[in-house]
Amino acid sequence: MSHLLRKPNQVQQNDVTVVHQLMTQDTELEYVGFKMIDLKANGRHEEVLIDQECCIVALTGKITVTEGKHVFEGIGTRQSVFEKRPTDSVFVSGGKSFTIEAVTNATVALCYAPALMPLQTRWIKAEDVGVEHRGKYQNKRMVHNILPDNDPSASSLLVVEVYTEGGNFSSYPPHKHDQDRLPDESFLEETYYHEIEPHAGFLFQRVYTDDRSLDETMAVEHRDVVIVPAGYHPVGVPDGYTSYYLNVMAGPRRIWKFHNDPDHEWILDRK
Ligand SMILES: O=C(O)C[C@@H](O)[C@H](O)C(=O)CO
Repeated sequence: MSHLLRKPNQVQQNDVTVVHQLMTQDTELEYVGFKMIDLKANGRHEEVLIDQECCIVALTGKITVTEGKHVFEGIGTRQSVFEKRPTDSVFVSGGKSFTIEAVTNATVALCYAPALMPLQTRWIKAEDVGVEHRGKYQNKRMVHNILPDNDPSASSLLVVEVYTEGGNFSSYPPHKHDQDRLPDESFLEETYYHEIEPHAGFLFQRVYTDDRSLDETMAVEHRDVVIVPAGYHPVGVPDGYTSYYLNVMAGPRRIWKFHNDPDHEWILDRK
């Protein structure tokens, strides 16, 4: 199995199951950290942030998030990500602590990147999440911009959700962001947390560089994570299945400036 593909774990402690724990010490990434936790109703998870900022995404179910005097009660908007509506998130800056209490059974993503400055804790309301439809033909996808680069709430973290219907490709034509050479390209590491409906499905994700020193094509299943330290990273979804993924990106500069693979960029110009 590729070292970039991580299967879900089931490390359970009381009412909290850690499905993924991919902090920088667990991967080859320097900037991006990611955890996925399942909580039973009334389950509680707490964390102290030191030099990292965190975006807490209420993936499914309802949770209460507390940071100091800030209490965001019963947030979260969906039972399944495949309801395809935006959800609530909370951004917490470095040097702060937070607790998550599950009001109902819930799944929560914790997205981390280096905290470069102290910032306000912020509830990113579902209604404020920008919904974007990208692409044409078999390259259509829907994007929820939870923490895009034009939102100054975070110092280095970027978070986005993407839906791709069966028979379509996303993160396509293949693009990369692995060179710090702005204004043409930014360096951003990335993680992909995947869900697939129906859950028995699979999809394909390739991660490759121009010189093919990195070239991995993975069969990805429900709840797998793919780590993208560098390179192009397209996703193809088989007919009959719907793909959801949550991307976390971070690097030295908080700008998403990608570079398309010149061999495949022509698909954008079709009439
Ligand atoms: O537009 C898409 O297909 C989604 C991708 O841009 C995805 O968020 C990504 O690859 C970010 O670099």
